[in-house]
Amino acid sequence: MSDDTVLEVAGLEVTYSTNRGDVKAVQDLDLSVRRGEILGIAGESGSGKSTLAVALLRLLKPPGRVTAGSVEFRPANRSPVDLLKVHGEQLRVLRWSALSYLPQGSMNSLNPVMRIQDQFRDVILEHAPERKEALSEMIPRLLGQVGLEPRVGRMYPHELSGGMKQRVLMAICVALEPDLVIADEPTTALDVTIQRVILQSLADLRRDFGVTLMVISHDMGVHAQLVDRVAVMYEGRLVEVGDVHQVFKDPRHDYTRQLIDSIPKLGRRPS
Ligand SMILES: Nc1ncnc2c1ncn2[C@@H]1O[C@H](COP(=O)(O)OP(=O)(O)OP(=O)(O)O)[C@@H](O)[C@H]1O
Repeated sequence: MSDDTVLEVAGLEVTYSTNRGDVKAVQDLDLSVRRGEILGIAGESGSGKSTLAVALLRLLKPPGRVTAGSVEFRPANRSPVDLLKVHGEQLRVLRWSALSYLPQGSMNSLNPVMRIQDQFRDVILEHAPERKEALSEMIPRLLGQVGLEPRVGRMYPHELSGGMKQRVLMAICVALEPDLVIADEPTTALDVTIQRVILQSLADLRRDFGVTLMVISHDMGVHAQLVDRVAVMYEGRLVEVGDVHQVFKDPRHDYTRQLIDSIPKLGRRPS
């Protein structure tokens, strides 16, 4: 695996055991994520995108389990690890500081009775206690990175719009400069104007800070506007991976073509 690969997934299979039998939500999946890129994961609802994300993050819950494969993770200043084999303290150390997650519907995951700055403080002190002295400089800077004013730090979640909450969470996700951020449907449930702001903030985070992002979305318009490469999932398998312009211009799989045809014309990326 080359140095500029941050994550290499090989032969991943995830199975849900149900009373109607086993469902393979992810099958035979190979994928690599390059350092500094924005990689999109596309596919309609039920194609296995969220299952892939939680399996990579080791947040898969029963009845789901990984039944085959390996996930080699190469953080910049640490030894490579197979994410499927790390446990306990080693996994805790990787969370946030090397690998962070913006879950689907994450706007509701802010603590309603805590000021925003205290939510930053909790994450930063838990994972990087040596940064305690730097907090008063870090929090306004992180808010600024996603286009929010310093005063947002003193506010409570109910004082913020959905889009602002999403930006706060993005800032918390990148606070400890992780090697990889996995964002699941970061714009779903936001109105179109706010969606554009969130996509721009994600693009800015990559441009200004070199964040590597894996962005899961059922919406091909999001991929068209944001990502460098797109991987298309269908019934648990990857059917196509490639440069986003190339995939939009000349999709190799009929399913990809259908996904592209389903987006409004305005959302398309000019070729
Ligand atoms: N807890 C579960 N028990 C059984 N089957 C599940 C469970 N969670 C997901 N699945 C199945 O796994 C498959 C993939 O689901 P998954 O949620 O990963 O897809 P998705 O592409 O992320 O869709 P969405 O965008 O709607 O979340 C589906 O067939 C789904 O029914």
